[in-house]
Amino acid sequence: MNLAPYIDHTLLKPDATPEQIARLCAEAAAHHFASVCVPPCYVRQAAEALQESGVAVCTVIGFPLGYSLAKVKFFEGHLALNDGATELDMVLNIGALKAGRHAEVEDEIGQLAELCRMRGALLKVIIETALLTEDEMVTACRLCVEAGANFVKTSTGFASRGASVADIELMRASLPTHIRLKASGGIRTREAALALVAAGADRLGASDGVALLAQPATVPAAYDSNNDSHATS
Ligand SMILES: O=C[C@H](O)COP(=O)(O)O
Repeated sequence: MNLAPYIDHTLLKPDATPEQIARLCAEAAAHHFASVCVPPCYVRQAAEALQESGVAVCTVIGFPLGYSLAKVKFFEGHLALNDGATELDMVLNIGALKAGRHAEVEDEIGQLAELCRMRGALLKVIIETALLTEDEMVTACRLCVEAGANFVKTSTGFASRGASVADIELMRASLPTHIRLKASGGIRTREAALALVAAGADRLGASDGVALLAQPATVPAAYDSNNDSHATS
């Protein structure tokens, strides 16, 4: 399977530099990835670098903790779209979700969903599965549907863990088919990527995108007669 069309090639580290963003964009164009996912301050640079490339520009909103004010998230999204982003990955207000303030969560998502709809962009909602119970994950998915999100995304990559197959399976079972899924955070091997896609992921957020493409299929361990132990290739 060609994983390239699934990959949001990502660089969201706090010390990311313009030179690293330029390399990320060059890699994404060369490998025909779905998008680059960059910090808001680099959207304009990425949009200029990827003009006519077919690679989308994605950025993050209220990232990585999700507790910015809803108005701040909306304005952050407005500015990012003006700079050339066509996909927004917002972090929902995790504490409000856990507190049962569902109308508040749905409203902040809905505002950005409407903004994206008007601007022809896509909204992904990061629910941070590492911090949620299964019931909270199901509720978060329901709120994303009611608010009009296009994708539900597992993780920021900044919590205790990233995406799991179990997360994707539960989210897929909790969502109508028109809502797509993005698995992200800690995807380090081709096998892990393939398992997440098989479970229902439509996109993979990964900072190791090139490595995922390059990895050979798993080669069975070969017996090494020299030291009478199984060598791994
Ligand atoms: O999608 C966004 C994630 O931050 C990527 O996580 P990663 O750096 O563990 O691949």
